[in-house]
Amino acid sequence: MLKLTRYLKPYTLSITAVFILLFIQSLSQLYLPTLMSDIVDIGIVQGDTRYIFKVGVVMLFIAAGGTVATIAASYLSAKSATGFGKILRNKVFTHIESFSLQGFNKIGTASLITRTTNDITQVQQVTMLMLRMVISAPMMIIGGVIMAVSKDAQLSIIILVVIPLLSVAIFVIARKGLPLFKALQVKLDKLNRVLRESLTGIRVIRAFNRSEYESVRFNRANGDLTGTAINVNHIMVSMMPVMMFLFNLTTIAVVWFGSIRINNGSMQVGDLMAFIQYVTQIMFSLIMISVMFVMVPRASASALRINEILNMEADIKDPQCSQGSEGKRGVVQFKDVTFRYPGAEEPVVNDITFTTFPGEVTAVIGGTGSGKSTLINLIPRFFDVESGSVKIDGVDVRDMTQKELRAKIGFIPQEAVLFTGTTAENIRYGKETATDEEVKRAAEIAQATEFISTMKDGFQSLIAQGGINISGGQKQRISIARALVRKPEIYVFDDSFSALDLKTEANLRAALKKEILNSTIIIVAQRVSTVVDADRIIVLDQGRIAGIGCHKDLLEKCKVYREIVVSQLSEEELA
Ligand SMILES: Nc1ncnc2c1ncn2[C@@H]1O[C@H](COP(=O)(O)OP(=O)(O)OP(=O)(O)O)[C@@H](O)[C@H]1O
Repeated sequence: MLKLTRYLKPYTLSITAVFILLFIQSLSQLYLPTLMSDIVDIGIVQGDTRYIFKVGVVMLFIAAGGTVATIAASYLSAKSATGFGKILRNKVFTHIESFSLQGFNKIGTASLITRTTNDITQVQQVTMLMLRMVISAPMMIIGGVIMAVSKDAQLSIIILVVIPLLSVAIFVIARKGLPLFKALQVKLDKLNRVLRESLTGIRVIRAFNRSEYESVRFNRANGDLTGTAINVNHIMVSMMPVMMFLFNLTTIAVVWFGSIRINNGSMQVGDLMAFIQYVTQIMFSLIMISVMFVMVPRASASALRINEILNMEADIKDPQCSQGSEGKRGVVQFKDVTFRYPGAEEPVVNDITFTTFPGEVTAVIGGTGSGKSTLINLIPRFFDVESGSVKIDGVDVRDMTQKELRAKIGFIPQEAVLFTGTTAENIRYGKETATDEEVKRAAEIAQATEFISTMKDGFQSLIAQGGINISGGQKQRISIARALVRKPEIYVFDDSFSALDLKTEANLRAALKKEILNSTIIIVAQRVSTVVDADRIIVLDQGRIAGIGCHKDLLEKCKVYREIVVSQLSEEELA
């Protein structure tokens, strides 16, 4: 957790002020019992009303000063801790954004969400508590002991007996709590994962009548989390009676032995009253420390999880010095490219070499799982090649910044992802500065104008979260328009036409051909009809190129291609 304190730097001034204010507050609290004992021993015993009044007024001022200091310290510590939480959330979020897709897979979306929200809240709460306790608790304990000893050294032996007892109790409780707190966060992750899956997969769950199964799964995760939380609370609640028992025992011992000493004439009544207050302050501070000991393990478990993210090195890094290819046209060149997913025994794409030029359409076809999506994911550098190179205009994609590289590409993913907002906003996601005209034009080419115009508010119609209020094909067309509005050098369509009917697809391809004259187009497809007109067709078979050429050539020479064609087209169409 200490590692994270570097993010408290912007609040150094506030924190220093908190420490000074708490110092003042502790001094005032330590001084008040002594003044009170003076009132009793001098003012009351000697019947000196003027003295009582004088010291009473001083007490009033000191108490008021202490209160003001406490309020100001609370305000500043809350402000610093909340600001710290904000900085942490920002850092974690920006760091996550730099992860490659592999980084996401490693930690998992649900855990990333828990870490950015709940874990940071835990750390934030403990930081606030610590800011308040780190100065005042030790000061109250040490100062309290000194003051108590100054009142009566012999009676102070009681405190020396109690402090180790309390410390042992706190240690035992913290030791039992830490593993449970760690487990609690992991179980929270699991609950979030189950909940996320149940919510996003709601249609499948209903269609397959699996609601009950999902309920059981959720209840299991929920019960598991609750069980651990109850165990943690058992430990926490057992702490309070132990503390209170020790506290009451100490007070009884002080009163018992104190009254004997008063009887002997070795102690005054006021001193005993002050002594009891000092003991109370010491015990209270120890209890606060014990609460901290309970909260710190949970926060340190959370801090570990946050640090795990912050320490994760982005495996896709920008080069020190970019060789960006300004003003070039978008020639994409794969040379002997091989790639395997981490932990996989076999490469998913193997020894791929081809070049595609502006104005050309290159289609990639192959059976499911043949590596088509993986291959094109290497162009925007979602993954880095294992060997070989992917170049754009002669520059290796690893030698340009990711921002420069991705600005050249209009990527249309296999699964259309839309964001909450209007249709126009979703299209403008591709180019923030796009004019209304450009947005409309992109929608026209993407064959989206027709259905957008039937929507209640046209381009201003709202798209719900995840685009659930429009059809799959409509989502896909908006996602295509989003890429078109950028007017990039390279278009990458990852099986983006599969949700469209054949007529819309044909219209779309015709429009693309007419409108996008100078860009490089790479299309991954399952349907032969999508690729027939392509200038170059790459046939993938188990990650290797089984054939490369135009439709006619491949039909003659490539067995795999012929099999795909035969499985899709009728004999007449083939002829
Ligand atoms: N993130 C991943 N981690 C590990 N293996 C993966 C990952 N993504 C894909 N694979 C594996 O890589 C292989 C190729 O997957 P890819 O998605 O590239 O195929 P595809 O040809 O696009 O298939 P489809 O046409 O069904 O979309 C598959 O065997 C798949 O199991």
